[in-house]
Amino acid sequence: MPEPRIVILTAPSGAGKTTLARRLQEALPQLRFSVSATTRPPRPGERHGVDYYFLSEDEFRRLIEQGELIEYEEVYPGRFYGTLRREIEQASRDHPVLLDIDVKGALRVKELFGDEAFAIFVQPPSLEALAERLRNRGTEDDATLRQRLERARMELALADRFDAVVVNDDLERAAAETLRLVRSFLERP
Ligand SMILES: Nc1ncnc2c1ncn2[C@@H]1O[C@H](COP(=O)(O)OP(=O)(O)OP(=O)(O)O)[C@@H](O)[C@H]1O
Ligand SMILES: Nc1nc2c(ncn2[C@@H]2O[C@H](COP(=O)(O)O)[C@@H](O)[C@H]2O)c(=O)[nH]1
Repeated sequence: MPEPRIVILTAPSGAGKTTLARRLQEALPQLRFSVSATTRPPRPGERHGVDYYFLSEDEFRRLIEQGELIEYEEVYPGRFYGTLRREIEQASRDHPVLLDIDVKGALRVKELFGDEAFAIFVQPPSLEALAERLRNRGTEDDATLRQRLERARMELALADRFDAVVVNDDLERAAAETLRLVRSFLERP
């Protein structure tokens, strides 16, 4: 694979990865978003092949068996998410790839790619703010909201394992800091 460049945004659910990923893609159109596979059902407006590849559990397990996923996690009970090998194979100096994945997946990609990957942990201002953002987003029922907040405690404890931490309090400030970090990674020789 020719000199891959991989940018990873990782965080607990609701911290603002997707929001910051969109800002990054607007500012750096050469970044290609890596579309993950998942067994969770699509939310209103989400499109197969754009937001995720929405698969049955059997289809997902087949990808695992065929070695098509470079990492995968059962992020929530019965909800699998994984990074497709073919999405990463597009990564090069000219077309870096952007991943929006959970903390365990991000640690695995760092293990695999070392300094060719740059992982930013997006930190919410507090657990309370995280809960409020998830509630306001309106995508979770009470049970999945609880699961996401429970997992967030474990995820927040891993923040210092990543290359950089961006606190997503004020969105404009956080977006500018993320862009500065990513530009400087992409400019490295
Ligand atoms: N700085 C911010 N201040 C207030 N609200 C924000 C901020 N950043 C993002 N949000 C809002 O918080 C919600 C969660 O953001 P987003 O969907 O980007 O999080 P995420 O980390 O991608 O979550 P998931 O992992 O579940 O996909 C969204 O409704 C978004 O508009
Ligand atoms: N390990 C992986 N985690 C992934 C991947 N794609 C997304 N995710 C993470 O899952 C949670 C929940 O996402 P949601 O869309 O259901 O809110 C979030 O932290 C995502 O970043 C992946 O390929 N591998």
